[in-house]
Amino acid sequence: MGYMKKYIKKYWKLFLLSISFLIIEAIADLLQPTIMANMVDIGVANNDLEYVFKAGGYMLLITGIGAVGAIGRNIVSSYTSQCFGAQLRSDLFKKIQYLSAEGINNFQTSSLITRITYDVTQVKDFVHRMMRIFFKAPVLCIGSIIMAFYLSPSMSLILLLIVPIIAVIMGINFKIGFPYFTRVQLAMDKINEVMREYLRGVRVVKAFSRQDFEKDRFHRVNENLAQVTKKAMRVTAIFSPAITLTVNLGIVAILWFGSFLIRDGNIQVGKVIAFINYMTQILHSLMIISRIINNSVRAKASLDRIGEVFNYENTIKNPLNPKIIDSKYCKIEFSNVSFAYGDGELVLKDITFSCLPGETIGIIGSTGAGKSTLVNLIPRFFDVRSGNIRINDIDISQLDIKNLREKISIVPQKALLFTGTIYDNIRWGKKDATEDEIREVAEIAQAHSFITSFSAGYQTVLGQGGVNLSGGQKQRIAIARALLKKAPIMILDDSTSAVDVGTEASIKKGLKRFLKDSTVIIIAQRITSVMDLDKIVVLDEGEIVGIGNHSELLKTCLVYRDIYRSQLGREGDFVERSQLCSIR
Ligand SMILES: Nc1ncnc2c1ncn2[C@@H]1O[C@H](COP(=O)(O)OP(=O)(O)OP(=O)(O)O)[C@@H](O)[C@H]1O
Repeated sequence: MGYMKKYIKKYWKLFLLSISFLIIEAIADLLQPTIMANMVDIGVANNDLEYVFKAGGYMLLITGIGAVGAIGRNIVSSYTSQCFGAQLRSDLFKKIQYLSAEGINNFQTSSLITRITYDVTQVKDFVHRMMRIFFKAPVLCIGSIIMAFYLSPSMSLILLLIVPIIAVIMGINFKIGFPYFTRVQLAMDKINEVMREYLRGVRVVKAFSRQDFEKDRFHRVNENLAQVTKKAMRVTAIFSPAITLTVNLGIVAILWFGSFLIRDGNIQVGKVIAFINYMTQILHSLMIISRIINNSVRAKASLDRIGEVFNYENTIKNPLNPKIIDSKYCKIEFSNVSFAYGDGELVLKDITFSCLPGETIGIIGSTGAGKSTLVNLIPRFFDVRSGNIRINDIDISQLDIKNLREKISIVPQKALLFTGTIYDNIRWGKKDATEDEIREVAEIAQAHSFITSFSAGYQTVLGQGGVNLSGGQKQRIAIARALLKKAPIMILDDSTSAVDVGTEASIKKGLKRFLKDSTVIIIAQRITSVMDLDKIVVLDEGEIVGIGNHSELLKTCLVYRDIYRSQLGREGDFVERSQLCSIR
């Protein structure tokens, strides 16, 4: 919870202002029963109307002051908690942005969403309530005890018995409740996860008519959330009535004991009424305190979960004295690189190859061979386990991460588009790009013609994730965006898989011209996507089993020959190298 220091430092003055308003309000509440007791015992008992009016006037004045306190406390507490909530959310978002891919893997996307929405709201609401009522409760409780002692020290002995019993009940409540509310949050994560997966795969679910399966899956996690919430509520539900019962027993004891005192002339009726008023205020504030404890249990669980993200140490860090690449030519060298995700088995083993500026290199292999993993190591989304990757002879772990990533443009396997116009989606690659630049890259990516066929052209608005485009169209816009960056290293991760062979060849031809000095890596499943490249790396189960050009590999690499035969088969007889659009 150390991360809260920052917010305490920023908001403590407003917090104190709100608490000051709240104390004014509490003092007004505390004075009322004593004034009323005097009104009864002095004014009413002696038929002194003047005293009754005077005391009534005081009561009105104090109520007015209390109302001013309440208004002030409402305004300040709402303002402060909203500012605090917005800042906490924004800081958490920033932290999530800088989480390494490994960090995102560890937390899971759905859990991060719950933390930035539900958990932040819990904490913000807790702070709001704390300023609105939570602080008032202890002030009222302690104030009422003091006033009660002032009215009748002998009757106050009953309080000395009641208050510790209630303190113990509340302590047990906190201890038992905390683990239950942590479980509620975990169940909430599961709901988010299932919902996200369903919404992402809604078409697949419909195509396979798996609605019932998904309904069951949702029902299970929903039921689990309901169960754990019920359990948490059940456990904590015992405590509030237990406190009420204890306080009510105290009130009965006061009435009983008070009646003896009145009979013996040791106390007046007004004072007993005021004492019961204070007792009721104590009950009310203890009820609020028990609610505070329930709330604080949830808020603490949320605070801890937010804290886990803030405290997560990225394993991928900038070096102490980072080096910078300032050349527009980048030579990439992999030397004996091995890699595994987490504690899993090695998915890349002893990878050694290089790629020179101006060279285009293809990576091919069966699914799960490790192709995407291999290119994800270049921008340091993950760090190598052993071996090293060098760019222009500098180990990438020595490079400034921002500078390194600026040198790389990547088109991921799944084209990622944002809600907004096509123009904005392409311009995302370079925010100060001109219209001509955007049109040029769209032409190279073979996107210009289909964009202009839309009535709104480049201003066509895309739905979430580009739902109103075909798979191939999305890929071409993603390629245009990556081209706009004109980075020295360009990585295309199977990003033309939904584009036909002819269009793909035109894209590669334009790309080679546009990025003539760049080092280009093309991952592909289709052999036709790479067979005309300068160099092809063949991956199989995380190992390089062949490097060379198409004809060399056909002679030397069994895996490559198998891929060639299985994909082109008979067509291989007539798909000649000369027929494919050469990009050299
Ligand atoms: N984020 C991840 N966490 C854990 N394991 C992963 C992760 N991503 C990939 N893997 C595993 O690493 C191995 C290589 O995966 P990778 O995605 O690199 O293969 P690929 O050759 O690109 O496959 P494809 O052609 O199907 O995209 C697979 O066994 C996969 O299960």
